Amino acid sequence: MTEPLLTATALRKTFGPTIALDDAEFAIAPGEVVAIMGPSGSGKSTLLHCLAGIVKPDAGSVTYAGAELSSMSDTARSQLRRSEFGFVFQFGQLVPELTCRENVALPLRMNGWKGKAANAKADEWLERLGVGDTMAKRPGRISGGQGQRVAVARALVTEPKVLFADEPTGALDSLHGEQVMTLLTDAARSSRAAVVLVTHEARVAAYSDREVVVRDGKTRSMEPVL
Ligand SMILES: Nc1ncnc2c1ncn2[C@@H]1O[C@H](COP(=O)(O)OP(=O)(O)OP(=O)(O)O)[C@@H](O)[C@H]1O
Repeated sequence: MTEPLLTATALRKTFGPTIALDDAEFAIAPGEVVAIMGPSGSGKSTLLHCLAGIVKPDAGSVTYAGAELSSMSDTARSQLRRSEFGFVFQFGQLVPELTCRENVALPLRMNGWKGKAANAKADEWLERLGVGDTMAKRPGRISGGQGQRVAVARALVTEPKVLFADEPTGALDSLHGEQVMTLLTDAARSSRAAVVLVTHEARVAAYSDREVVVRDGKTRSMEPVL
């Protein structure tokens, strides 16, 4: 049995009268790709946000590498997110005023890298994801599929331990969606990053090792939990 890297127990989160999470459970090991599935409004994104320390649960706990997220200071939690976590969302995540190279270099700059080294690393990741030709372009001048590859490069450039992906192919057609999923999971697996993948599409979830279904804020594991 592999030791989990990130775990959530008995998570509860309400928004006014809405119960978004109700006793939700989750665990992921290093290098594992887990799909969180379920109908619209079932609590998938809220679970991802709690796991990433973006949303604070009303009750329950999230533990990363043995440390409880809610007992950390805001600064320590932000620092953890910047250094250990990467994020890919459906769209609107690239900074339109920056070139693709600058977008990918941004998380490195925030971690204290110097411009030249950060740009070189960004170029390396853009090449790796097959979008080296976008380096000097702004996001408005590239296609949706290219933009999503740039976003994956930006999420992985810091070599995070956990990659959070919320409907990462939601805005793409099936061919481009499959290309992005292949690149995302291959890159994550080769660096042993765990991937928390929110999707409502079975063909996207097919890229995972294991599925967790969320219904009315409750989680159900499709296979034995770690
Ligand atoms: N910031 C918020 N304020 C109020 N209600 C919220 C907020 N975030 C989520 N909710 C509600 O909590 C419930 C769960 O939402 P969540 O976004 O986690 O579901 P989801 O499964 O990711 O849905 P979808 O697949 O449509 O994105 C929904 O009823 C939603 O309306």
